[in-house]
Amino acid sequence: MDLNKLRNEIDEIDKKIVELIERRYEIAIDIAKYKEKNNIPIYNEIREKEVINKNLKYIENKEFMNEVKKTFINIMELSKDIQKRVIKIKKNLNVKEAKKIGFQGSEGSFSHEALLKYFKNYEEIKKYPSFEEVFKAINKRDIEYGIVPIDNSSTGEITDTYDLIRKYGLYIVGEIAIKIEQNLLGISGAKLENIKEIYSHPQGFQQSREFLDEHKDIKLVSFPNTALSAQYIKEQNDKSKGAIASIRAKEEYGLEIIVPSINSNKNNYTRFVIVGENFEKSIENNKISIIVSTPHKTGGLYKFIKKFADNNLNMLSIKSRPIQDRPWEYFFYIDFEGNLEDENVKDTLEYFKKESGYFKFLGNYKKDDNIL
Ligand SMILES: O=C(O)C(=O)C[C@]1(C(=O)O)C=C[C@@H](O)C=C1
Repeated sequence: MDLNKLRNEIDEIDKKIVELIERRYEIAIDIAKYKEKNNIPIYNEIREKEVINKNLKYIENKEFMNEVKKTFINIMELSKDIQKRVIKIKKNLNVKEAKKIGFQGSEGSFSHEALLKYFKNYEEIKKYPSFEEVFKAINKRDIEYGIVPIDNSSTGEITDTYDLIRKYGLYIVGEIAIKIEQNLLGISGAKLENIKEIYSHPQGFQQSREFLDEHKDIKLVSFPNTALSAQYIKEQNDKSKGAIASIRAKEEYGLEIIVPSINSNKNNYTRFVIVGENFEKSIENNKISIIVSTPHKTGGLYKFIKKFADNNLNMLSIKSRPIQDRPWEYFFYIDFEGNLEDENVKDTLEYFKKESGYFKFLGNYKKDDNIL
C-alpha cells in the first residue's frame, strides 16, 4: 500500500469538502438573513431531521451510518453558530433602530430624554410605572429594549437597576450619559416666595440639596418620577406648588421656570443602560460588565483586581451590592474596557468563572465616549 498515494487522495477529497462546506455555510448565512427579516427562529428541528435522514440514505457502506450522522449533526451545529453570529453582529449595529423600546416614567423624564437621544429610529415607545415593569416587559417580549438609569455622577448608583439586571438575567447592550439639570418649575405666575410644597423624585431632591437647605420651610413630597411631579402641579394649577424637573418636562407640561439649574453639582450626569434579552456581539464593543462574588477569604477581592492589572485591562468601576440571604457577603459589579474576542479578556473571564462563587456576564457594548 502506498501511503503517499492514499494521502494524496484524501487531500483531493478534503479540497472538495472545503469548497462544498464553505458554500454550505454561505447559504446558511443567506438563510439566517431571511429568517431574521421574517422573524423565523434559526433552529428548525424538522428540517435538521430531514437533512440527516436524506443523507443517510445516500450511504452505500452502512458501516459508516453513525459517523455520517454525527458529521451532519456537527455541520448543522456550526451552521447555527455562524447564523447566530451574523444575526447578532448585524443586530448590534441596529440597536439604535429598535422597533419597540420602553422606559420608566413619562414624557419629559430624563429616561425619556436619554431614549430619544440614543435611539435614532423606532416604531413605538412604551411607558412603564416602575423599573421592574420595564424588565418584565423585555422578558415577555412586549418590547425589544428598555432604557434605565444606572448611575448618577453626584449621587451614585441607582441600586434598584443593578439588582434588577441580575434578577431578570438580561444583558446590557448599550449605554448613554446625559447631563441632568434640575429646575424649580411652577405654573404661570408662581413665585419662589409663595411656594409651600415641592414635588419630585427623591433623586431630584437629593441632587438639589443645597438649594433645598436654604428653603427648609418648604414641604417636600416624593413622586415616582420628576416628570410626573411636573404633570401633577400643572393639573393642580396652584401657585403654591412647585416641582423639581427637567426643561423637557417644563416644555412637555407647559410650566414655567421659577429657579433655573438648582442642582448642587453643576456637572451632574446620569448614565443610562440599554437592556435587552440577548447578548450582542460586535467588534465595535469596548466595554464589558460582569457580576462576581468573591470567596469569603483573605485577599479574595485583591486577587480579582490584580487579575485586571496582570492582563493589562483598564477597570472602569467596581460597585458592591449585598447578597440578600448571605449577611455581609457582596456581589461586585465590575465594568472594564475590552472586547470579548481579545485574548486578555478571554483569560480574565475564564479566571472569574473558575474562581468566583457567583459569576454573571452582563454584556459587551459600546462605551459612551462622554463618560470618562
Ligand atoms: O434550513 C434551514 O432552515 C437552515 O437554517 C439551515 C440549517 C442547516 O445548516 O442545514 C441550519 C439550522 C436549522 O436548524 C436547519 C438547517
